[in-house]
Amino acid sequence: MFDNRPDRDAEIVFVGRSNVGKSTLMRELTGHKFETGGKPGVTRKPNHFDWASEDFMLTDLPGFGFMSGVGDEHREQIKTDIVHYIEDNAEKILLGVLVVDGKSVIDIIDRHSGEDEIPHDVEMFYFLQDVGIPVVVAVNKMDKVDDKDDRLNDLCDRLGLHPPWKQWQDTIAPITAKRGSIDSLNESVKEHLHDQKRDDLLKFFS
Ligand SMILES: Nc1nc2c(ncn2[C@@H]2O[C@H](COP(=O)(O)OP(=O)(O)OP(=O)(O)O)[C@@H](O)[C@H]2O)c(=O)[nH]1
Ligand SMILES: [Mg+2]
Repeated sequence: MFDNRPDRDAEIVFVGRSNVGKSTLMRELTGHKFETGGKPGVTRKPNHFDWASEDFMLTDLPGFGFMSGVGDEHREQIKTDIVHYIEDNAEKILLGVLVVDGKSVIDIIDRHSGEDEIPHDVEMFYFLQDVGIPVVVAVNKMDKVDDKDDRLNDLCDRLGLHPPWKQWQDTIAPITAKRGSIDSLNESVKEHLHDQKRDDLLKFFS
């Protein structure tokens, strides 16, 4: 269980496979240095970045999927803990940011698509919406992607969103967190906060 959650009424969570750049993105958004790394499985407990006076926080959740040095059973447990965390706090979570690696996400989804298998990323995309949380997909590491439009159209297709991706700019936000190129994500987040009448929080995403 994750048991270090500060008691805040409004929250944005960052979820995604290990090593996609969630903690790097949190660093860019907050200016705070979270531990990041070359090996999957760096973050094992949620990192909460908290604005107590605003009753608001950002939460960087541990990654799911392959983690270096973590056995199957423990890996399943971490995913279960993530799902429970989201379910338990769904009322307070204004937005879920699903972070994916733009370079590898299509291959990984396709490799895990089968009759009785739903890829983690696709599952998480639907799960968040099922519990009433709007989702923005932050497609990270775009610095490594050459065929940007094709790649993003394919991703829309895999998520059940009709291409072209440009129709989905509130949902699909291509970024390069490592270089601080995150404007498209800031815009999508602000759009969602505005829709939820939380204009008081826009200032954190300029
Ligand atoms: N090329 C490139 N690399 C990136 C980018 N963002 C992050 N990385 C690198 O990806 C690796 C993983 O980044 P993290 O931020 O630790 O990833 P994470 O999703 O928090 O990983 P876990 O905590 O293991 O779940 C690091 O080596 C980062 O420097 C990016 O935009 N482009
Ligand atoms: Mg991390």
